[in-house]
Amino acid sequence: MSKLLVLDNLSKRYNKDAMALENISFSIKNGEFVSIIGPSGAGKSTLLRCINRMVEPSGGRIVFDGKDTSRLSRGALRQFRSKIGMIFQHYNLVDRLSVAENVLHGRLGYKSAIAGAFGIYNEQEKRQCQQILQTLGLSEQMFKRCDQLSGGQKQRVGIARALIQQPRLMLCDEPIASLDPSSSKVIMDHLRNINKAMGITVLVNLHQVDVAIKYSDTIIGVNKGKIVFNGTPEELTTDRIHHIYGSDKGELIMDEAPSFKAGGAVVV
Ligand SMILES: Nc1ncnc2c1ncn2[C@@H]1O[C@H](COP(=O)(O)OP(=O)(O)OP(=O)(O)O)[C@@H](O)[C@H]1O
Repeated sequence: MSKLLVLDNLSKRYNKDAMALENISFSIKNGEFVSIIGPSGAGKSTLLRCINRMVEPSGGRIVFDGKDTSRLSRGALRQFRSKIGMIFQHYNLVDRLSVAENVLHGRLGYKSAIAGAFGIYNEQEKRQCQQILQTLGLSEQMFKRCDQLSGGQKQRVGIARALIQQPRLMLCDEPIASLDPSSSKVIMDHLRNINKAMGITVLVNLHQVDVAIKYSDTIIGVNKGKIVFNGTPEELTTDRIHHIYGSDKGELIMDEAPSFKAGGAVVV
């Protein structure tokens, strides 16, 4: 499999504080499902946000689909961003707008400022919106305002908005941290389907080790801004989990429903 994303010695320092990320290097293959785990403040969100340049890295290189993203012109940067969908813990939807309007916002990266400002979408985009909402089980909610939806439904709208971009890569920043176990499973199953059936590469930040074990091809462990593990779920032994989370075993709270438990998952 070819590499979709390569991070080479990536670093990030906010202000004069300690390094949020230090010499991060790894690569992700096309079609891979990768989870990033680590304690609170380890740098997981910063890492994800550096990849699409929502946060500007302080050093190192990010190569996406063979192109060094630090060298992109403004136009090329916009095109690059449109190929990366992102979903967030708190969904980042416009609550007073309808589900369909929120989903269509995912097309803004492909539009002129004027077409975007007037909300002008073509028939193909509207059909696509309908199809994606159907795939995510949201057809009936299409014209509802987003503030009338449950958390799980809101996250599915977030996924739909990312999918309509026709992304190569989905970045998911704690997508299930605000959801109950059954909604969390629905979201993770959709992400798996997006990965396996649609072939979209998925990179997800997770707090739940057992969820990472169940869904990922590869798991990356981060502690204090550094990579301390990069391997398969099978290679993630109890000792290695403790190494990722440091001595603070209180971080290892596994509070998912039994349906999430993978065979042999470690519960501390
Ligand atoms: N905008 C910012 N300005 C200054 N420091 C920041 C900013 N964002 C994050 N940090 C710091 O960078 C470090 C990494 O934070 P980050 O949010 O990336 O960690 P995280 O692993 O995602 O944590 P959590 O799991 O709690 O969300 C922390 O020390 C944090 O305080």
